[in-house]
This record gives sequence, structure tokens and C-alpha cells, in this order.
Amino acid sequence: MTQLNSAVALVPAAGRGERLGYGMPKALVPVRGVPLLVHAVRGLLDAGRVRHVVVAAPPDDVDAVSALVGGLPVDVVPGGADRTASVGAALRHAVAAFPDVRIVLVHDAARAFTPPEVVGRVVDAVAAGSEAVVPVLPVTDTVKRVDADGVVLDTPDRAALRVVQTPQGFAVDTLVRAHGSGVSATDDAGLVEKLGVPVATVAGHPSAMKVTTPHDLAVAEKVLVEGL
Ligand SMILES: Nc1ccn([C@@H]2O[C@H](COP(=O)(O)OP(=O)(O)OP(=O)(O)O)[C@@H](O)[C@H]2O)c(=O)n1
Ligand SMILES: C[C@](O)(CO)[C@H](O)COP(=O)(O)O
Repeated sequence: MTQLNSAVALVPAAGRGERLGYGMPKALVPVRGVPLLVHAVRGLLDAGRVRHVVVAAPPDDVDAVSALVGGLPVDVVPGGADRTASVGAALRHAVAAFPDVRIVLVHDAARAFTPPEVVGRVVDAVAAGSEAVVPVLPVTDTVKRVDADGVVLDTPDRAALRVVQTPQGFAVDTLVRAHGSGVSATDDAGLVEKLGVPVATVAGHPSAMKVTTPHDLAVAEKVLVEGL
């Protein structure tokens, strides 16, 4: 693996999983006996394009998470109050520990069944010169914009809309600049967009869905893990 196309992956895993309601941090919830975080980390490493992973864990669970990933090329740091803060903590660690890294991925622990080809497409696009890359899917439902009372305002043209997944890939300097800007966003590409940097897209995959609700967990148990 050359340095040019090998990435360090940051995995924000410090969320509480309130919408899942499993009674433990979502990253630790088992699917077929293996925590979501471990599925996600193995998936990144198995893609063959990631040399090291930095996990942002719930602050009270850093030791437990370190034990789960023992023996793998993984560092664990305490996460922050929101996703942006957790990614920021992992990014600071990665830059200090791997000063030669050029490509950084940010990948939700909750997208634990992302196929390796998606990881490859994102790394390839950054290696080819894009400063920021996101995997996307077309929108298949009609989407409405609503007001505060839930009354429909209008119907955006869905041909111009995309659903955005992870891993998102960045030139390391671009991601450092975006996280230094002091704003927050629901994804890292959102921070980069605010710098005026173009964000490229590559094809995502339905199996890269985010496990958010009990229904998603049932899908993961019954469908996604079969491919592993
Ligand atoms: N303070 C936080 C909040 C979220 N995340 C991570 O960001 C990813 C996407 O977040 P989401 O799926 O919304 O997870 P939760 O925040 O745990 O979900 P909820 O909002 O239902 O509590 C997850 O891997 C989650 O662990 C994080 O590292 N630090
Ligand atoms: C990063 C992300 O998974 C892209 O779809 C998403 O924005 C995370 O959002 P969440 O509200 O933290 O689940």
C-alpha cells in the first residue's frame, strides 16, 4: 500500500443512540454478537485502503472500546458533545500521530456494513485530486419542504437531490481547516462547503445505511450481515 493512496480513517462512535433506544451507546450494540463499531472498523480495514483507524468513543467507555479493538491498528480517543466535536478530537489525534498522512476518511460507526468498494471509490477520488468527496445515492421518494406547522411549502426537484453517506474523504489540510472554522454541521462535507471548497460525489450503496432506529437494526440483523 503506497502512502499516497492509504488513508487514516476517523470513526465518530461517541453518540448515545437515543433514537435506537437500546440502553447502551449505539456503537456497542451487537449485531450477530459483534458490536456495530467492530463491524465498521473491520470493514474499513478489510477494504485495503486504510492503514490506521482513530475511534472517538463515549468518554466513559474508552477502556471498553480499546479492549474491543485490541490487536487491530486502532487508536481510541474520548469523543465530544456532538458529532463535529468527536470528529475534531479524532482528527487532532490523527494529525499528531500520523504527520505524513494525506488522505483522511470520516466514517460513522453507525454505517457498519458499508461495502469495501465504497471505501475504495472515496479514497481513489481524493487520491486523484478532489479535496472533499462524499458517497451519495439518488433520492427515490418525493421530498416536500414544510413550514413550522408541517404544512407543505413546495416540492424540490428530486433529480437535483442526493442522500449522503460515509465514509467521506478529504485532503487532510482541507479537513483541518474546516474543523478549525468553529462551526458545526451534520456532516464533515458540510463544514468544507462553508469554506467554498467543491465537494465531489461518488456512488454510495444501500448497505451503507446508517443504523439509527430499531427498524434499521432489524434490517442489519436480517439482511446486511449476510454479506459479510
Ligand atoms: N457526540 C457524538 C454524537 C454522535 N457521534 C457519532 O456520529 C455518528 C452518527 O450519529 P448518529 O447516528 O446520529 O448517532 P447518535 O448520536 O448515537 O444517535 P442519536 O441521535 O439517536 O442519539 C455515530 O456513529 C455516532 O456515534 C459521535 O461520535 N459523537
Ligand atoms: C454524516 C451523516 O451520516 C451523513 O448522512 C449524517 O449527516 C449524520 O447525521 P446524524 O444526525 O449525526 O445521524
